[in-house]
Amino acid sequence: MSASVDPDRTEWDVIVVGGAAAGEVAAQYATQFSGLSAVIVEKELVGGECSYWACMPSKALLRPVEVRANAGDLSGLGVGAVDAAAVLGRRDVVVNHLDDASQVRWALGAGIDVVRGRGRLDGARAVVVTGPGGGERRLTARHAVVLDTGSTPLVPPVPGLAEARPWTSRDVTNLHEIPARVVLIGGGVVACEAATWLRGLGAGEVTIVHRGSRLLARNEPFAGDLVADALRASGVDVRLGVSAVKVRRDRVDDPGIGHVRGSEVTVHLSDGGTVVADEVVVATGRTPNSAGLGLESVGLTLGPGEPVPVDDHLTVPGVDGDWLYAIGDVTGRALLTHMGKYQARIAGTVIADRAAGRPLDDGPYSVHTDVVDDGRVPQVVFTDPEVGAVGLTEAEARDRGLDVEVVEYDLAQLAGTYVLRENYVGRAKLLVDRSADVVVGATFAGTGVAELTHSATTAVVGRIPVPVLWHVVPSYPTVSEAWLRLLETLNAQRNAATVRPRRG
Ligand SMILES: Cc1cc2nc3c(=O)[nH]c(=O)nc-3n(C[C@H](O)[C@H](O)[C@H](O)COP(=O)(O)OP(=O)(O)OC[C@H]3O[C@@H](n4cnc5c(N)ncnc54)[C@H](O)[C@@H]3O)c2cc1C
Ligand SMILES: NC(=O)c1ccc[n+]([C@@H]2O[C@H](COP(=O)([O-])OP(=O)(O)OC[C@H]3O[C@@H](n4cnc5c(N)ncnc54)[C@H](O)[C@@H]3O)[C@@H](O)[C@H]2O)c1
Repeated sequence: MSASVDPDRTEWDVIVVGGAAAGEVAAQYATQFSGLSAVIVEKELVGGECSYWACMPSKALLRPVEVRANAGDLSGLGVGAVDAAAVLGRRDVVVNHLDDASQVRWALGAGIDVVRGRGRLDGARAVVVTGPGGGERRLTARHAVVLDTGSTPLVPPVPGLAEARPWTSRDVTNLHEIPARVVLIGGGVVACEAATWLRGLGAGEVTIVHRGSRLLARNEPFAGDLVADALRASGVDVRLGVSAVKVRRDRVDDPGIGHVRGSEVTVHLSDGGTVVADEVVVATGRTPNSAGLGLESVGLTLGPGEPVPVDDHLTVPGVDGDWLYAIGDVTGRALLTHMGKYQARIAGTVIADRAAGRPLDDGPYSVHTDVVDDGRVPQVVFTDPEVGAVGLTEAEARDRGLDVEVVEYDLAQLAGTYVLRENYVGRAKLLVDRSADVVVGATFAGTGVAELTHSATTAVVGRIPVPVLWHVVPSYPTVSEAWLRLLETLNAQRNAATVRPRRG
């Protein structure tokens, strides 16, 4: 759909380059109560990576696999095979068949204009847009330009890998056929989630090749271990501590996104082994889309793949007049949709208030300041078991010099998990900063922990003291009882440290 916007208009109060969810939110927050005008410049689909090629399709693929695994672990439920074609069909509905009409309608309905094309800065408050037909149009902003250009999958320089035209996250989320044999390179979130749905949807041989010693290395070690155990139990070959050193594919085709791209692929490994598969998926992280944005026209020079730097008002430092902002993956802060949208709420509010000449609030929980990106970020990994985490890991806390008490609990001991599935496996870990007696990190792995993550986020961001958490009563029987058991374990640890042996 082409956005309906006056083709001769050249000036708005706010220009947002990149129309992903975060960009939409920034435009909304900048304009909704301020009377400011805004335009979104988008080169592909309004809604961005998350809506079409990342969060939404991946969760649409994972949910049936998860439900089936849960049902298979409960007496009384007959579980049939997954109908992969139906699951892919539902995924297509979830991604709106790669049509952004509804998102454009939302923007226009909110009074936000949309211009199709690739934007780049061209001096102070100016953006040149190269349209789909190649023509250029120069737009100017009275108050602010926001960069929300996201990130792109990184393909490491393994000989033969790029030439093999590997699948990236875009293919594996938008797959149209299930390759019989798949090898995934990488051991992070994309590799673990994608291996879960590929195997769950019927791929016969799924292999993860990961150079590190643990999956999900940004999380507490037990989380990656539990996910590796579960993937192996489901039939995934998880190879740790090995790297892909060479890739060979004799014939490369171009059948389109999500289709197998040619003849079989041989991945040669650092341990001398090989994996032969019908498709190879690269899941080795992402590069911020900061190149080609014209940053040099406003005096900024970035190295290749460097994120756009921002301060805690999401303003790009070193640009006169505080008019340039960046949000989302392009800042390199936290590559998560909810974090990009959080940053967008802050940037939009800062833009509106600066435009009105109002001073920024410098209080500890100011609407103008990002307080979460520094060590309080929540994330859910939708594997089976799920991993929900917020704040610091133990290693990160110790690196910061914090004196933390560590509490762990086996989630299988809870009444709430006993009724959830029959062979429940799960674990929780809490880190308590001893000096302030507040939780600074929490990690849960197990079925049903995704929704538990928000209570942990409340505790960590709100710095709720442990004595107050004692009065936050979890309902029985739910997975939230993890909180009570963790606090009881903490209490027992503290008493064990202070109690004197009874005299006989
Ligand atoms: C497989 C996968 C699953 C994921 N699952 C989750 C999840 O469950 N939860 C979660 O929180 N996060 C998830 N993520 C991460 C999430 O997708 C990203 O953090 C999020 O999409 C980043 O949003 P963004 O606003 O930074 O930009 P993006 O979504 O990357 O979008 C950037 C937009 O800018 C446009 N653009 C770029 N350059 C220009 C230009 N010069 N001019 C005009 N337009 C431009 C692009 O076309 C695009 O529409 C997942 C990622 C992947 C890969
Ligand atoms: N549920 C979610 O929230 C969700 C789901 C998917 C992706 N995401 C986000 O998307 C981003 C990208 O995910 P990802 O899994 O690609 O990245 P990641 O950073 O989670 O993992 C990258 C993996 O690739 C490995 N790697 C990096 N460079 C390599 C190289 N040169 N050779 C071999 N291995 C290499 C790393 O060791 C790591 O295991 C993440 O930051 C993640 O937060 C989030």
